Amino acid sequence: MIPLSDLPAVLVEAVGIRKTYVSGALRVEALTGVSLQIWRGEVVAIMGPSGCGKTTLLNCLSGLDSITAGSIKIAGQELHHLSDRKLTAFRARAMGFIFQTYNLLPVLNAVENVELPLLVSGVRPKEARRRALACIEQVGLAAWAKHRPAEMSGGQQQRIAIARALATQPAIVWADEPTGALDSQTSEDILALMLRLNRELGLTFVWVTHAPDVARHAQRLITMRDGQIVEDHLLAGTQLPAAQRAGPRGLVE
Ligand SMILES: Nc1ncnc2c1ncn2[C@@H]1O[C@H](COP(=O)(O)OP(=O)(O)OP(=O)(O)O)[C@@H](O)[C@H]1O
Repeated sequence: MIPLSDLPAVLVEAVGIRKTYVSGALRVEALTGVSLQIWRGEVVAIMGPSGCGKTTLLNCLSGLDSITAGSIKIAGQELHHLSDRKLTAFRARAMGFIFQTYNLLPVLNAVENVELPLLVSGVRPKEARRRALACIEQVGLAAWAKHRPAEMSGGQQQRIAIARALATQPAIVWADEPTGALDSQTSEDILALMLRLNRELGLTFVWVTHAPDVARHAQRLITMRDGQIVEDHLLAGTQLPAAQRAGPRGLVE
């Protein structure tokens, strides 16, 4: 994987994205022209009322879903020009995913869950195990490496899911309602963990959330309505990530 410091300053560049779902005679214009840039090292929250297109935007930006029009570049790579096989490989290598319901495989223990994306990316089993254990340590659950998800609390499962998202040293981590299933204290702990990983590793996070209490921890808040971005601003007290301060070509402007 490209070292984080070698990634372009503008990590996500989306221009004029439209997404129309068609089923039978029904057409839903879920995204009606979204353009945005996300900078290396940012923590971005996307909020907005139910049905405004937050999850659709996340799924399109991360290549999980196709787009009807527009263009999306991640770390300089035009996503929707890739074949399905190359897109899957690119997503596995360059992106981490965190879901509301953790999405751990129940038959695998914690370390097996975390090493899975590494094995899929072609890392040798011994190295995959070493890196998976290091990631589990990073989220403070070394003692739980051999436990299965059913033996863990929701907060512990989400920590393991975060370790899994980190394992491939991705350029960006997408999180859809990452604390939606957790009580407020556990939710704060999970947010603090992601913010620490942002500070210490320079990891870029994008959170989709309903909750103002989650969004206020981000550095930047994007608000959507009816398939569009209606507001996009830095939150009070935010220091711009170094990449953004330095400008798109890495030069101080
Ligand atoms: N697979 C699909 N087929 C048809 N319509 C869809 C599909 N997925 C989403 N939609 C529609 O697209 C619009 C945007 O949905 P989306 O899930 O992105 O909104 P959201 O802001 O994430 O909502 P919520 O906060 O309730 O999760 C909605 O009108 C939804 O019904």
